[in-house]
Amino acid sequence: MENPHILVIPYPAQGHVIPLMDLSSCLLKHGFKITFVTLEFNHQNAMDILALRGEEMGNRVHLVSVPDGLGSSEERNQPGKISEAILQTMPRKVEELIEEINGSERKINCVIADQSLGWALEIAKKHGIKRAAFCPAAAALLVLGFSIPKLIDDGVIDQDGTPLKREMIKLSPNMPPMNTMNFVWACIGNINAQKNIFKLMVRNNESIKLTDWLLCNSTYELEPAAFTMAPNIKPIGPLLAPKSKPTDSNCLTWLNQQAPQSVIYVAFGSFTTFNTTQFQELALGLELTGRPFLWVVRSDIPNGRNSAYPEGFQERIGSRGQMVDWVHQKKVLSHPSIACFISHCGWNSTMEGLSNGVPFLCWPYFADQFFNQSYICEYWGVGLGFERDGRGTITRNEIRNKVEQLVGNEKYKAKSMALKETVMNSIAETGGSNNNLKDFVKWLNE
Ligand SMILES: O=c1ccn([C@@H]2O[C@H](COP(=O)(O)OP(=O)(O)O[C@H]3O[C@H](CO)[C@@H](O)[C@H](O)[C@H]3O)[C@@H](O)[C@H]2O)c(=O)[nH]1
Repeated sequence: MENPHILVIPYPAQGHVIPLMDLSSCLLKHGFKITFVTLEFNHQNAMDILALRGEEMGNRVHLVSVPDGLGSSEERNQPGKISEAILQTMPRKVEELIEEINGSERKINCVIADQSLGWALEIAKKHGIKRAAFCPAAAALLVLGFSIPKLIDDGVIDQDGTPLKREMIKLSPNMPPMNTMNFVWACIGNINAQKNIFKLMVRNNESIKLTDWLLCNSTYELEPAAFTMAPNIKPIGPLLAPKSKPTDSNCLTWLNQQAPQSVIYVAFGSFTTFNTTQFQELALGLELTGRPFLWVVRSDIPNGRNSAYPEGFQERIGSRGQMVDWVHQKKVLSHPSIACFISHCGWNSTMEGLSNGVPFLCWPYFADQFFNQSYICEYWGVGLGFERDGRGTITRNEIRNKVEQLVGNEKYKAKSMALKETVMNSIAETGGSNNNLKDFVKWLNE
C-alpha cells in the first residue's frame, strides 16, 4: 500500500503555520505524503517558512494555495476581511481542492486541520476522510473553550461571552487563575469581534467532536491539570524545527561574537503593534540595561516599526544592539549567548523559550497571552512580568529593573533549565509526547 496522503490545513497566520509545518516534518519522516494548504495572501510567507526548514523538506511538502476571493491587496488589508474570507471563501475552495485531489490517484487519507477551522473537519467528515484537529496554543485554552457552557451556567459570562464581573476564576483547583476580563474572546477591545470569536469557539467545540484526535503543541508535565480535565487532548510537543543545514546570517554571526548568556532577545510575534511612546521607552530601556540585545522590529505590520527611534539611539548603541526585521527564532533561542527573552507570550514563543531553557520577561497583549504569562511567572516560575505605569506604558526603568532582577537571579535560569529537561524528555524515545505521536502515526497508517 502507498504511504497515506495527508492534507494539512493551518489557520493562515504565522503562529499557526509554523507548528503545523513542524508537525508535517515529523510526519514526512514516517513516509507520509503531505499537501499543505495556504491562502493566496500568505502563500509566500508559508514558502519562506518552508525554505527555512531546509531543502529536503521544501522538496517534499506540496504547498497549494487557495484563493481568498478578495479583489485587491487594499481590500485584503481592511480589518476583518481576511477573517471573513477564512469563513466564507476558504471552506468552498478547500472542498473543491479535496474533490480535485480525490479525483486523482493520490487520494487524501486524512485531514489535519487547525482546531479553529471546525468547518474543515466537517468537510472531511462529509467526504468520508478521517480527520484530526491540531491546537497550536496551550491545552488550557481548549479547556477554557470546553468550559463555556459551565461559565454561562455559573453566571461568569453571558450568552455572548461578556464577563459579568471582573474576577479571578480557576477552571480547576490546580490551574493558575484566569482574569475574566482576559478571557481570550473578551480582550479584543471590540464587541463585534468578541461575539464572532465566541460564536466560533462554541461552534468549534462541536466540530472537535467529529475528530478522532485532538493534538496539542504542549507537554503533559507543563499542564497536568488541563490534560486531566480533558484527557482527549493529546500533547505532542514541543514541536521542534527540523534540523537543516546551518545557515549563516548576520544575526547569527553577531550572536557568535557575544558572551554566553549575555544577550536580551526581544520579539513580539505576529500582531503586536506599539504607539510611539511605548516604542521609544522600549528602545531606551534596552539601552539602559547596558547589555547586548537582538530586537525583532517588524516592518511588515502597521506600526510594527515606528521609524521614530529616540534621537541618537542608533549611534549610541552602535553594534551592541541589533534591530532586525525577522530571525529564525528557534535558532536564536537555542544560541548559548541568549540570556533572556522579552516576549509577548504567544504560545509558540513560550514553547520555544521553554525548550531552550531561556527565562522570560512577559509583555502580553491579547488573547491567550495573559494566561500564558500566568503559566510562565506563577506556575512554572521561569519569568517575570512587567508593570505598567499610570498611563499604561512599560517604562525604560521598569525594563532595566526587570532585566536585572531576572538575569541577576540564578533561580530563574536554573528553573528554566530544569523545565527544559522535562519538556525535552517528553519528546525523547519513551516520553509522553513521543508516545502520543507514535500512536497517532499508527492510527494514520491503519
Ligand atoms: O522574527 C521572528 C518572530 C517570530 N518567529 C516565529 O513566529 C512564531 C510566532 O508565534 P507565537 O509566539 O505563537 O506568536 P503569534 O504569531 O503572535 O501567535 C498567535 O498564535 C498563537 C498560537 O495560537 C497565540 O498563542 C498568540 O497569542 C497569537 O498571537 C514563532 O514560532 C516564532 O519562532 C520567527 O521565526 N521569527
